[in-house]
Amino acid sequence: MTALFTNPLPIPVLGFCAYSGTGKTTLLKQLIPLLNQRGLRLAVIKHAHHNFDVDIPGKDSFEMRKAGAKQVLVASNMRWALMTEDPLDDDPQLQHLLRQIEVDKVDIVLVEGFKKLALPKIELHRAAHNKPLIHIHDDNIVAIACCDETTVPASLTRLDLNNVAQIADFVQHYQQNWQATVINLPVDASKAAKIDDTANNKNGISVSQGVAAVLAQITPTNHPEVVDLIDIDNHVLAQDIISEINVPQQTNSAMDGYAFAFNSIANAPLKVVAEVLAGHHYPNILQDGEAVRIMTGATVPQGADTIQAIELANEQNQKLILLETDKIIKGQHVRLAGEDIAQGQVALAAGTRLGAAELGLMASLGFHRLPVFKRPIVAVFSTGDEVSQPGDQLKANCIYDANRYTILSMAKKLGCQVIDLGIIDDNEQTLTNTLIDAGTKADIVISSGGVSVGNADYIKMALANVGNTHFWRINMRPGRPLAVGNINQSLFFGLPGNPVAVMVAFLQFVQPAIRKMAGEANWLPQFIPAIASQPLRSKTGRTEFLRGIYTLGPDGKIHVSTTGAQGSGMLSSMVNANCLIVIGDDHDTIPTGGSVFIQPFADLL
Ligand SMILES: Nc1nc2c(c(=O)[nH]1)N[C@H]1C(S)=C(S)[C@@H](COP(=O)(O)OP(=O)(O)OC[C@H]3O[C@@H](n4cnc5c(N)ncnc54)[C@H](O)[C@@H]3O)O[C@H]1N2
Ligand code: MOO
Repeated sequence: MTALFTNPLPIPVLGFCAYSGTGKTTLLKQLIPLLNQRGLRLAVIKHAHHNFDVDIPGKDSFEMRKAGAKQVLVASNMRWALMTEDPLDDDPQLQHLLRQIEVDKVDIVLVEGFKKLALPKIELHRAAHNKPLIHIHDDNIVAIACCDETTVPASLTRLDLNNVAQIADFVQHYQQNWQATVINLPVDASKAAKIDDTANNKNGISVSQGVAAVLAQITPTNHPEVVDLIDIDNHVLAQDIISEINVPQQTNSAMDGYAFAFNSIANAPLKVVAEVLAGHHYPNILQDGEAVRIMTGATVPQGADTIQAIELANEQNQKLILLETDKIIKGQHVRLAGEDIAQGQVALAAGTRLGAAELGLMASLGFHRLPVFKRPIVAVFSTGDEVSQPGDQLKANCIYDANRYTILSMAKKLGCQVIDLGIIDDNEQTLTNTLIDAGTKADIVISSGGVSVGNADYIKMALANVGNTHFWRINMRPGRPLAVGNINQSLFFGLPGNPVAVMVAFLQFVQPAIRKMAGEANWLPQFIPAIASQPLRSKTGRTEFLRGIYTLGPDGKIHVSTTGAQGSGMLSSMVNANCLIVIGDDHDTIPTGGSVFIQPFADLL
């Protein structure tokens, strides 16, 4: 039995497990220098079963800790160490320990111990020791390093326990090919293929498994087109854009004021020899003791290197007195040519989504049209006898269609071209025709409602007529039922009917699908750590998405509370929220002050 584990880091974590005496530490001691030689920066986490100490009695740090400091951080120019007294009844939490790793300093974390956790591991096995194989009960083993006598199943990589270079090859390959697609809710692509409807119906699947399975079905677009800058609206750039000019083109002033050579301050008063307006230049070289009156954006004359703002200068009869000269810094208020973007530099990389800032930058470089990827086309419809068109009279026992509007709006925000298919009558033939038609027009077809387990309605029959659709039970709340399938070349999503479930499921599953399909590079959902301002209810084994309001506390940290009632039909809870509070499936209820992740709505909704 393995315990749930989610890698909270954007770098791979690889465990080494074995019965004691197999030689884990010996192997790691040989492996680490070899991997270092290959340029891999490593962190190692080692589980110790006893009351270890890393400090030396008599040293100041040791004495301060023994005197009662809960944390002692000792640092030199070579290294630093943080020692924390954290007595626990149970084993330390690997996730908590991993969060202490500085991920910008290392490429992979090797873990020794924690063998019961469901993290990817290399098993070390010596047949001569007569110990059972761990992989039999642990499907997180990715390779077995062993001797000739051990039998290894074909599905696992066999490594020679005595061939450290071969094990280093495996670790290096693992690191190079590992992909973190979701922070905190990692997409475990290896599990994507394992979802089958029987297992899924019994136990459900995790959010990360679902995302991995969805992403595995998507090939990024390779259809570029050239679009005028003015018509670009959240498109994704199809090629690197290289600047043909320096931005700014000339060294210019950031202030209305006076330009002069820093070295002439001693020769004050300076003589004002000209005025330079934006779009103009002073044709001569400024001499020692001279200054020009200069406006913001005007080219700084040759010979000048410093600007003083007009407020800190007095000019009379072309004589310039500079005030507060002791505060003038050489080069102040001068914007250097090319300081924003230098000629020949990649100004924007392919795969960048083009928002306001990116469009402004492209315009500042003189581009008036850009190669972008064709936008994904998303078709949306609603079904359900009770679902009525807003604007019509609301019939008894009915509700207005909210989902089509939230889905269309979220798809538009992601730069998609949308097709509104309206509310489709609950009848097998009409729905089948709609699906076939939508499949020819759209890259992604989305419906809402009619996907829960007990439902025997027409959408399921219609889907069976047109393609292969899987009905998943995702271990999340809200948004448990989800249908994913294909209609010809199109991807189909059947989102649950409850309006909040629709939005949450869209954000977790449809959004990454659209972004991948649209050709967006380096996209990761933004999960930001925050502090719970109140106890938050959840359950291990299920990911909870609560509607939250985050604020910046006086301590400079982000604090989050819920919007109140969390019914999955209550759209007002989404309106009042500015984020989703995400409590991963490895957590139970979070106490006040506990740490959670939030997914800010920011530009998503
Ligand atoms: N016996 C079970 N019942 C339910 C389960 C379950 O596992 N076993 N799951 C529940 C969960 S969780 C959800 S979510 C819903 C999802 O059901 P469906 O996807 O089949 O959706 P419907 O039943 O069609 O509708 C649910 C709810 O949403 C309203 N709705 C539907 N379409 C719209 C729309 N376009 N705009 C606004 N509101 C809409 C609909 O009226 C219902 O109130 O199933 C639970 N039941
Ligand atoms: O998907 Mo449902 O109730 O979890 O809203």
